[in-house]
Amino acid sequence: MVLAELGGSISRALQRMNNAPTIDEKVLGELINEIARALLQADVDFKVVADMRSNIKKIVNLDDLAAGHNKRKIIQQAVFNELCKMLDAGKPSYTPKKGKPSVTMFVGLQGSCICWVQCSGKTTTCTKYAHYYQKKGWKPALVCADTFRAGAFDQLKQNATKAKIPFYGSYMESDPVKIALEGVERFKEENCDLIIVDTSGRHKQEAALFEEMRQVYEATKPDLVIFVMDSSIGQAAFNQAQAFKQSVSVGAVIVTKMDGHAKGGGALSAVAATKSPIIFIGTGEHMDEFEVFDVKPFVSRLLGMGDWSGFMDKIQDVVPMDQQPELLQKLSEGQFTLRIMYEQFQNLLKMGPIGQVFSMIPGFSSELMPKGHEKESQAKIKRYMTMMDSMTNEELDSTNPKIMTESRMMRIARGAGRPMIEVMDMLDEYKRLAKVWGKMKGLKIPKRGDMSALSRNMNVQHMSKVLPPNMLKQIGGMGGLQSLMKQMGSSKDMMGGMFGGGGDR
Ligand SMILES: Nc1nc2c(ncn2[C@@H]2O[C@H](COP(=O)(O)OP(=O)(O)OP(=O)(O)O)[C@@H](O)[C@H]2O)c(=O)[nH]1
Repeated sequence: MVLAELGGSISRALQRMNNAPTIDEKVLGELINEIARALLQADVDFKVVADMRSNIKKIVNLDDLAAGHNKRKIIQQAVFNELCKMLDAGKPSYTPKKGKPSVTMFVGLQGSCICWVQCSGKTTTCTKYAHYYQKKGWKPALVCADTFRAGAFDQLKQNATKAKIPFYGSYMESDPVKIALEGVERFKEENCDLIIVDTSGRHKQEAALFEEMRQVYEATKPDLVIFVMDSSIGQAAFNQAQAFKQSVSVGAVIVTKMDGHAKGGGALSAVAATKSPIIFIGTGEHMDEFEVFDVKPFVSRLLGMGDWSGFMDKIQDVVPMDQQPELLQKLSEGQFTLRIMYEQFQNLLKMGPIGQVFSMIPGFSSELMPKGHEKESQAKIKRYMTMMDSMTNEELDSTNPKIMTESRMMRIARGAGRPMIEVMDMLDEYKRLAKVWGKMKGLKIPKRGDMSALSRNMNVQHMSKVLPPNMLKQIGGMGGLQSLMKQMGSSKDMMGGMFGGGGDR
């Protein structure tokens, strides 16, 4: 989970405030101090923290609040809004359009002194960016114009080949402008609609680096310039982002290594202060550990309130269209079978890192899914699927729990090469999920493809029956669920998103 330490500290401080018998100046003061401490520990600039403190005190003027006001809710909302304000750098003025050829230039400033050069992660991030859009139907291509760093082309080539993305570079040519131009021309001829140019991140002198960047910029006339920075530099990101903002007109920022560094909060707030829009964050080495940076869902996940829209977006990416109507039909008849569980496990594994997905589900906060457990959860799901591969169709499609006799379980254990106890664990997990999803029985199923009708039926009552009680409690009961669904807004077709139907993202 990104910024787990910061998020955990703030949500625990809010929890303590919620548990206080009365809300007075002392309780409010303690809350603000704890949040300020957590932000300073995350390397957020002192002045930004001071502004946040005074803003919250201004908004939550306890004396003015008439009796009966839900002070807890007002304070929680004020903290949420101030965190969003701190991290919101606005939206980039340019986003690629599918089918319309565009050039995106990646730059990074690792500084001239080789001793403190950080690997910003730019070369890896170029491929993550291409891969993200490829999954959404774009035709990306990668051009390696980094002729300074030995091995840059090999690395880009390796990443691009793994992601099945066309690439262009040269071992012979040392002029980055020439390579960039040739690559862009070639991929325009091949009708690629997202041409990504990776430039040198390092140089002996910073002036040479800037000059090279300017020449490549003039030659390729990019529609967007993306500045990649490593979150570990914390609030020092301000100067770099400021310099970048002043040197290019159409810019955006990607902050990498948000998974590994406690100073990520400082980096994000520093970039936001320069009003350079942050569009993605890197959250690991894996190609899929790359997330759109949307402030509200990000802060919502930071505080353990989840991010349904991001989760639905993920589901929409992976639940095949042809699976939905049949799946919905079965769920509406209360038929949650082992085969359905198997198919949903397959989809879940396609969504990318489990932690990333779970952190989007309300209640699945970082404490419930610490970093180490993600790999373990992933491995457990794969073991469950191996056991289900040893089941007969009758066993997979039956909803009669009595069908699973001891001899069948022994056969499955032998077939999967797993101990009997694990088969029993898997069946217990199935029964738990069947109980949760069984509550969707009676849902009115829209005609094929019209998922928006479903989300109109899926009101708070339905959702509260589907969510496990502890999760419902974590998001603040029915009230919390109500405000969470309001956050989704009517344009977010929640259940439609879950089953790949309507709604916009
Ligand atoms: N944990 C983590 N590692 C990352 C992330 N992004 C990149 N990396 C790793 O950081 C290391 C350096 O990444 P590169 O892409 O090689 O960075 P670089 O090429 O040195 O950067 P430039 O020289 O500016 O091109 C690699 O091992 C990447 O896998 C991230 O978000 N999280």
